[in-house]
Amino acid sequence: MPSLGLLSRNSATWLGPADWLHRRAAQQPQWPDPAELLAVTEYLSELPALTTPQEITHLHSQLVKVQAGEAFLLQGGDCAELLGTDAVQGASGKQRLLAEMADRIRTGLGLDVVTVGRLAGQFAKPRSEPTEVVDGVTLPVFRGLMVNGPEPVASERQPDPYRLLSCYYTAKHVLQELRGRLWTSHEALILEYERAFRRLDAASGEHYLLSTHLPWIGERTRQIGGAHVAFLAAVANPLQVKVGPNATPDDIVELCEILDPQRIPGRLTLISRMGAAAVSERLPTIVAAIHDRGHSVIWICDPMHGNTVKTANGRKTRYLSTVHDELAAFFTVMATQRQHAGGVHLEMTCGEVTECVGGIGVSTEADLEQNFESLCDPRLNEEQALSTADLIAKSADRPVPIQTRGN
Ligand SMILES: O=C[C@H](O)[C@H](O)COP(=O)(O)O
Ligand SMILES: C=C(OP(=O)(O)O)C(=O)O
Ligand SMILES: [Mn+2]
Repeated sequence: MPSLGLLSRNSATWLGPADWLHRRAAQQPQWPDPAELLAVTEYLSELPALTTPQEITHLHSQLVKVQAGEAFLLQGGDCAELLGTDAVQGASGKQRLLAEMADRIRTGLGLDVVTVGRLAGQFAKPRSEPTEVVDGVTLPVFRGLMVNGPEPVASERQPDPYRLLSCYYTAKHVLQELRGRLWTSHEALILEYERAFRRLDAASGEHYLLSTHLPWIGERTRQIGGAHVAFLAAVANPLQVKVGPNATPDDIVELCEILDPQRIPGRLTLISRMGAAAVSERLPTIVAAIHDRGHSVIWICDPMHGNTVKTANGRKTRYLSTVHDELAAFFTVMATQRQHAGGVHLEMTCGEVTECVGGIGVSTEADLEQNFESLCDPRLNEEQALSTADLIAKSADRPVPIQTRGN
């Protein structure tokens, strides 16, 4: 494993801290009053950060082990987090469930497990459409509690910058509630929030994003010339990018070159979220192209976002069997490409929600009506999440010889 000294980026990135300001940022809310937004973000930028460069460097060292095939990354939590006491009280249950899953995976694979929550910041949602029609009225869509409210009423759907403060205080309390060290991650979507937590670390001379440990760029915001890519290229945190079925090998190679020009071990995780039907066809050429261009990344699988379907009632759901099919196909692709299947990224929660079909008590779409609580996408419940951990424990690869350039 390289020493931590080798992880320094020496600020030699292609993109500087201000470059993102000149680029188009997809999926941003139409804030009604720019002066109000500025007042809130200036206030946030004076508040204590949520994570530290030391913690982030420690996580980075764990991700180096994942990339080397010595560990497995387990990442999971809500699609869209709640605010206030609901979020704080729910956090330890999710931590307990992730720990139980990690135990099963560790035992099954004989590998260390690095556990990361979608927690303490997963408050904003990119959406497929900007508006929706409810009872004949066209409304802005719900974009997560960082932006607006889920109730289908015009006043609730108006973006409100004061929500950024509620998110910060919720994240702070969630972090206090979590016992042990559970790393945090979220989609770095709302750039006005994130910029308030991009702080210069005097010790290293690097900028870190201190709203989380492990930020990711979503499928809808990974445009090569876009603001999200430029913003994250200029921070020293390890980064993740979602890779959907329409991504081309050239797109993803270019993203690797922008986000990890120095090819730093552990810096970049690519999250394949192709869908069970597409993964075997679409993923191999991307994996091969990245390898051929001399990039080495962590590959993990999000078997949720490519497998969302709508029920006759208009609910979004996912079938556990399809989720498991995508995972199995991902492991096969990785083995065929002689790459480490580095981890999974799941939408899940503890308790008895009925949001995905499959397993005990949710055998049909009609069963979804019993306890569908998600603010956005359907999550695995506790039993479904544990059965997914069992599948991983049985069917992911044992450490394979990692293909290095020139093999
Ligand atoms: O969580 C992911 C996205 O925000 C979500 O899947 C988008 O859902 P939509 O297609 O209903 O907008
Ligand atoms: C928005 C998400 O995913 P994707 O960007 O892959 O659609 C998500 O993880 O909630
Ligand atoms: Mn989601």
